[in-house]
Amino acid sequence: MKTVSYPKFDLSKRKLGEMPLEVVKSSANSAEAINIAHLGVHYRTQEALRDVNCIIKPGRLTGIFGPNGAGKSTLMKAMLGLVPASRGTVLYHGKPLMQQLDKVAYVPQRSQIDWTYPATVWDVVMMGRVKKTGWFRNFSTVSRQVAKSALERVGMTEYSDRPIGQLSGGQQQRVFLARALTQEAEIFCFDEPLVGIDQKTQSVVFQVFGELAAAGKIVLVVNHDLGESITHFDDLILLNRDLIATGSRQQVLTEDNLSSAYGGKVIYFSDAA
Ligand SMILES: Nc1ncnc2c1ncn2[C@@H]1O[C@H](COP(=O)(O)OP(=O)(O)OP(=O)(O)O)[C@@H](O)[C@H]1O
Repeated sequence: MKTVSYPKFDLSKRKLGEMPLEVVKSSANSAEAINIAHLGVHYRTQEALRDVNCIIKPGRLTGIFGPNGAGKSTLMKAMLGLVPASRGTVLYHGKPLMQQLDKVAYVPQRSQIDWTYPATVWDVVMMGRVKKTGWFRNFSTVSRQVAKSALERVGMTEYSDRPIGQLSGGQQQRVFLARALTQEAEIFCFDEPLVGIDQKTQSVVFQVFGELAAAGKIVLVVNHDLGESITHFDDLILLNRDLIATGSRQQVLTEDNLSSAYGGKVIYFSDAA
């Protein structure tokens, strides 16, 4: 019998007053949820997602959770049109999200990135500005400043000239986080950003996620760790091919929901106040 447990935790604190000014100021531009209705995905004969309905709200850090093979990455990819949906809709501002990918910053799983690609940290971070600047055009002073400040924010300034293949897993993750920041998107999607990273990177990552959410962005993260890190999330989408539950962390993390998703007996320590 499988047992899933996670520890008692404190509610994560997020104070607007502690946010950098530029993040707080940009809070007005994305006060609209993503609306997912009846989403289904098939890979050849296999049904990976079945009739998923949920809302992903701005200003909240939302986690997609579930066991291996539950369809977490598939949900994120289907939302962005990276895998075709067999049915259903994903709307943002009333229009298909796939038609508004210029508003999205997406960081795929580490395993999908070619770390041997001959690029420095600076090159990778500047790639986040390509959509705004266009290929084969010189980056503006503003773009350089945005990239510089993104690198500072993730604590990677001193590695600017380093080839990305020569960084640790945690450093690589921070570089891709910086690249996402330079896109100045409304919607941030991260697929398994916590895999194989050190404690320092984890705190940087959650600090930045928290700032983005506090600034009114949509921040969606695929994760499978039911440990202490789950306490950082405001809302959860719990999957196991079907949608098991969605809503605030406290609403979703019930013994019944965890048992439906993971099977077997679940040891659950509530963090409800
Ligand atoms: N390109 C593909 N072709 C065929 N089947 C696929 C493909 N991608 C995923 N699958 C299958 O679809 C199901 C859902 O996969 P997905 O990667 O979305 O799950 P996940 O919850 O993200 O898993 P994990 O936690 O292991 O990363 C799995 O059974 C997987 O084997």
